[in-house]
Amino acid sequence: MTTYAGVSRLVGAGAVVRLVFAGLLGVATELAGIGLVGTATWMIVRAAEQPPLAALAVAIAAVRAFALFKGGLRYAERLAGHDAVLRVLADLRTRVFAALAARAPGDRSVNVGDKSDISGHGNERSGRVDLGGAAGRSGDAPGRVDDDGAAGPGRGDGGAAGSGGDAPGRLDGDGAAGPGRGDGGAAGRGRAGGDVLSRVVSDVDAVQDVLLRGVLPACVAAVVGIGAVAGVGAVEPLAGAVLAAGLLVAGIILPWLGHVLSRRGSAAIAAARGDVTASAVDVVHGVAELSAYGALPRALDRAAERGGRLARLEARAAVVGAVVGGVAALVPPLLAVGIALAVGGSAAPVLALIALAVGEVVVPLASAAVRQSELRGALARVRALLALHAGSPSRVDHAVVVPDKPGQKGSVAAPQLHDQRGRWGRVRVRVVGVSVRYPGSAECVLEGVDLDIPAGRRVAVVGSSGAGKSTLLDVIAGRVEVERGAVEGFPDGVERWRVAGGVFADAHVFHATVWENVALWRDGFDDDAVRRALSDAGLPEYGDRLDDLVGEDGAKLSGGQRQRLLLARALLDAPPVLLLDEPTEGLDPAAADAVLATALRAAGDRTVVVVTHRQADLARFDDVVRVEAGRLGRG
Ligand SMILES: Nc1ncnc2c1ncn2[C@@H]1O[C@H](COP(=O)(O)OP(=O)(O)OP(=O)(O)O)[C@@H](O)[C@H]1O
Repeated sequence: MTTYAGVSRLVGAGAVVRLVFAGLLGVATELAGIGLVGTATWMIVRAAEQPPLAALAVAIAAVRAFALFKGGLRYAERLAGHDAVLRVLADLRTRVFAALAARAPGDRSVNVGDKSDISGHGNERSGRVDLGGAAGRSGDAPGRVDDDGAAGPGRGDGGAAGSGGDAPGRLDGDGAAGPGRGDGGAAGRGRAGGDVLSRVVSDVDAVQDVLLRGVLPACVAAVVGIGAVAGVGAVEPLAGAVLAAGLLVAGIILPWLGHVLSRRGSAAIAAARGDVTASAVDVVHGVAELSAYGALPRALDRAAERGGRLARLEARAAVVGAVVGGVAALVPPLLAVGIALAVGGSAAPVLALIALAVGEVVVPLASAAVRQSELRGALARVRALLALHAGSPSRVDHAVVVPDKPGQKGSVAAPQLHDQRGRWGRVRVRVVGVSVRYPGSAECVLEGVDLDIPAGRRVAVVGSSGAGKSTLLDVIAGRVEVERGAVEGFPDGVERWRVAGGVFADAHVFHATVWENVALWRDGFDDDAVRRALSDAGLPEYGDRLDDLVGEDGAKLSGGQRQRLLLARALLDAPPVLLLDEPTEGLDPAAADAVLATALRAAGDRTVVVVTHRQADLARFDDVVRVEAGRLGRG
């Protein structure tokens, strides 16, 4: 099978010798077991004829010997098998580590956690490796399916989507392609990679499973089966033929059936597992950000939906495994009965029980084949990763890295904000006698702060580092608990995040696409809205790169691009009180001027509070507030 052909490329010559040795021990173990069953059965049958004890002496000794050998050989086989496989794993881990180390972090064009760069097996030609399971960029073209994948339309529902380079909706390796953006298993455009490290680790560990539960048992079963058919056939040709037929069903047809039935499901499971991990990472890393934008319930729903989908797929796969394994388990007893009926005389029980014992060697292959389908994708990804390192063509089809071109002065279209959250009208914010003390801190970070910000006013907050500026924004947004005082002016019965929000100091960039990072899975935004927000934030060049993955916490973006992406998120649906913590951080002065001007223009008549360290910004504000040592003064 291709799985086993694939694994040979991961195993060195030394390991092959050890594996063959383990396999031979396995064959010897099974033969000892079959010998034990055959001899014991013969002895029982013969004993029924009440022969002299001497006639059974050899058989008695043989039974003892087979029993002892079987136990000892089983132990030696496990030892040799695990030793060989663990050595393979150790070597593989070193090679995978070397492959990863050769790429990261210097090579920003290849990111192991990123489907856009790295896609799956069958794609080594282009040097792409998919470590995530699902691939397929949203697009309108129907997806292409490689041999073990499932594809759906570019846009639709169900399935998992990713981001590919050259073929929309395309599926590589063990991925399932579905919609670019939809309400099924996939989350919007492209997908995050989830916890890539854990996937690399589990992909490499899959080799252990393939060798110990797939390759070795299959080889042992083949040798034992052929040997048993030859041996039984030599004694009784009809029994040999029945045994051969039974072994064909249990050892080849049912495993093949299990593989075929589970192949599609395995691909979907791998994709769904990647989705679940991605959701977990998103929610854990981005909980503050999701809460600030009211996107947490959606993100949790999405995670739950993905979890449910994975559970359903796994349940289905378990049913396939159980049915195939159950049918296979019927083969040995049926074989025994068949041989007993086909063969007469005293040889019948011996041959029947030998067939039973041989059948037991083959039975596990059917369930193993179901599991091997899942592992196949993992092997493909490891192989492709190693191929990259080995100097195979490593052209990156879909690098997100772009030069930082922050200067968009004058090129930005007239700003125009969505007004979904602006329906509460203009808001006057009054911070009244607020003191904040962080848990475990002796000192208050803000002490008796009063600040009145009339509706539509633009206020700059300045002060030295650590003075409490970000904390002041958090107070207004309701993100920190105040020890004393209150923040007034917000409409009753409305969550604070709907009225006051923006870019905070701890803003998180999700390992997702540009589109997802701006829209944050909120409803009601189309591509044009996202493009407008990007443009307002000084990032218009990303308007036609909405599907680009930005890397872990925006690793593929420059500091300035990252900040503007966060600004775009805030501007997409700006609340009546727009809070921006150093929105132009990381930009050169000219670009910072342009971005701030555009953002303020985009804010319209909203109340705006901006934390800044830039003296040059201050002229753009109605008021300047200075925070020093937790107290407020005029700037
Ligand atoms: N979550 C927290 N827990 C404990 N202490 C915190 C926390 N967040 C901030 N602080 C402390 O509160 C003080 C004010 O932090 P804050 O981030 O508000 O300052 P800042 O003026 O925005 O600084 P900067 O200009 O460097 O961003 C600092 O001493 C900081 O260490």
